[in-house]
Amino acid sequence: MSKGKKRLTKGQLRRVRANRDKRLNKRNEPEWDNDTLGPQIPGRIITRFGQHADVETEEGEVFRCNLRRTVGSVVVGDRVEWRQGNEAMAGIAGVVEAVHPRRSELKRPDYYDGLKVVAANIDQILVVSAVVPELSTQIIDRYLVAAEDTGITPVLVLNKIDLLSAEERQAVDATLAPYLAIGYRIHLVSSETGEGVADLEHCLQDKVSIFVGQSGVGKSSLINALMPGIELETGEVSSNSGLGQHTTTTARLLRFPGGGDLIDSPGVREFALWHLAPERVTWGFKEFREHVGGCKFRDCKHGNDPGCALRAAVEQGEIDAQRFENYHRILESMVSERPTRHFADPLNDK
Ligand SMILES: Nc1nc2c(ncn2[C@@H]2O[C@H](COP(=O)(O)OP(=O)(O)OP(=O)(O)O)[C@@H](O)[C@H]2O)c(=O)[nH]1
Ligand SMILES: [Zn+2]
Repeated sequence: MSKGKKRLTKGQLRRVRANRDKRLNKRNEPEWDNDTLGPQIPGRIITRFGQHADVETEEGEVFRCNLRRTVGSVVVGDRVEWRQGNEAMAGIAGVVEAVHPRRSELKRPDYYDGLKVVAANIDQILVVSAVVPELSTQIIDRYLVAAEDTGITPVLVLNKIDLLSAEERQAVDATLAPYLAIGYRIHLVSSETGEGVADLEHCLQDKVSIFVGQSGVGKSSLINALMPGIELETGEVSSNSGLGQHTTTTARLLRFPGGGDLIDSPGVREFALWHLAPERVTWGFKEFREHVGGCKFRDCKHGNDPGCALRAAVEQGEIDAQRFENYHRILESMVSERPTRHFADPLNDK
């Protein structure tokens, strides 16, 4: 066990295990009589909580289902086959019988299982930053690395551009130029004035997206601008929003009226802080990949090592110096944060 990681007392561990067993056992009920179930229908999981899931049909109708013990992991975004009961049992309309193979998965560290899938079939990760008080490329790079690790396409969104002078706007464009050069899409937007929001709406069409980014960058404000009526809590609103526990802690899938879907939850939004192995960090700087094999030493740390192909590429202007600098800072911070930051408290983690 790594230094600094919180140890549980024996009593706490017993409680954690007992709760977990209780949750697993609940899967047994209610018992469906196969003869009374309708035919298999395709659907999509829009929320998953406890031993239940809300399944949306292609027609947009939502049915609360329980899960066959045999189906394994079922998460928001999953494509499933389910069957409807001829009468609702304890408010449950049917049962999920099979999960289709996933085209992508978002995982986070889990106390029991190492990595746990929290959402499936996401097409793009919108990395939201605010240009004010300051645009941090290190934070952007951190999210990009995490996104690259999942294989899901990241898109950069810079919010609050209404607060920029023309001069500052030029500086922001210059800061972002290296990202355009290596092929990332960038949206400059203001959820306040609506600038750039129509383009962003277009980018969301026909895709399943998640919004990630630090607190206060305006993710909720943007989602509210794109999804009128949803009224997610933003920084200025009191915490007494009337939203239930489920809605705030469980990931759910929502439809943008302009087309496309959003998977959202506080847990999903925090994903870049989850742990990554150092070699995955290197891989996550996608323009480094073609150079990495060229280092003189196989265990090159790409610092002051002789014959480092990455450093040579920086000197030749093929790799952006700021990205290279951020790379080293991210590696350092991940090593120093690893013991405690990336594991949720198992006693409070539902
Ligand atoms: N000027 C300006 N302010 C904005 C804009 N978008 C959001 N804000 C403000 O920024 C603050 C934070 O916005 P939120 O939408 O709560 O940010 P968030 O990223 O959802 O934050 P968390 O919920 O903590 O993750 C609020 O006071 C918003 O009013 C914008 O485009 N321009
Ligand atoms: Zn090297």
